[in-house]
Amino acid sequence: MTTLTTPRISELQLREAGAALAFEAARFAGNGWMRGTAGNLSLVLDRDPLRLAVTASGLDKSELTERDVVLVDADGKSADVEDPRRPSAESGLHAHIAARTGAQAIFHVHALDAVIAGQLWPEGVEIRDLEMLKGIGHPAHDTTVRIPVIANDQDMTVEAARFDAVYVEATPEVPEVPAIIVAGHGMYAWGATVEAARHHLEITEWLLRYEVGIRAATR
Ligand SMILES: CSC[C@@H](O)[C@@H](O)C(=O)COP(=O)(O)O
Ligand SMILES: [Zn+2]
Repeated sequence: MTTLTTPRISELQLREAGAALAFEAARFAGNGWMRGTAGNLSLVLDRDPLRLAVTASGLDKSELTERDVVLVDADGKSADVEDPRRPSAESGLHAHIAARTGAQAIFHVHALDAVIAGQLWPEGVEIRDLEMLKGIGHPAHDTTVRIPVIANDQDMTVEAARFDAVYVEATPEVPEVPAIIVAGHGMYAWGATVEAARHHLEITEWLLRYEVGIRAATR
C-alpha cells in the first residue's frame, strides 16, 4: 500500500476522490469537453496543509478509474513520495484556485465555446438577461456578469498570478463568478462540492455557447 506523506489522508479517501472525479470526467468527456487527454479535475482532501486529489497527467479522460488521481500539495507538486505518476500539468492552478476561492472541487475542460469566447472577448465575456445566470448565483436581470479571461501559459505560477489579477471575491451583495476562461486553451469552474462545481461548469459553458451562438447569428 502507498504511504501518503499526509497521514490524515487515507488510501480509501484518495480512492473515493478518484472514483468521484472519474465519474465527472466521463460525463464531461461525453459532452466533448475532454477529448483525448484534455482537461483535469481536482478535489480538496485537506486544508491545513492544503492537499488535493488531482487527475494524473496524460491519461485519456474518458476512461479514468478510481486509481487515476495523485495527491498534490499547495504548489501542485506530488505529496506522495511513493507514487511515481505525474500529477496533472495544471495542478498548480488547481491548488491556487482552491486556496484563493475556498472551493472544494475544481474542474478544467477544453470546451470549444469557451475557447471561441476567449478569442472574441479577451477582456472578459459580459453576459446579462439570461435565466441561466441564476445557476451561477447571479440575478437573471438588471446586472451584467463578466466571465474573466486570462492568457494561456505553461507555467502555473504565471497563471495563478493572472487568476489573482481578475478574480473578484464575493461580497455580501455580489457573489463571485465561479469560472474563468484561459484564452486559446479552455475553462475552469469550481464550487463548494463536486455537484456545485459541475453545475457551475455546465451552466457557464451553456452561457458561453449562447454568447458565441448569438454573436454568429446576428453578425
Ligand atoms: C490535449 S492535452 C493538453 C494539456 O497540455 C493540458 O492543457 C490538459 O488539459 C491536460 O493535461 P494533464 O497533464 O493531462 O492534466
Ligand atoms: Zn488544459
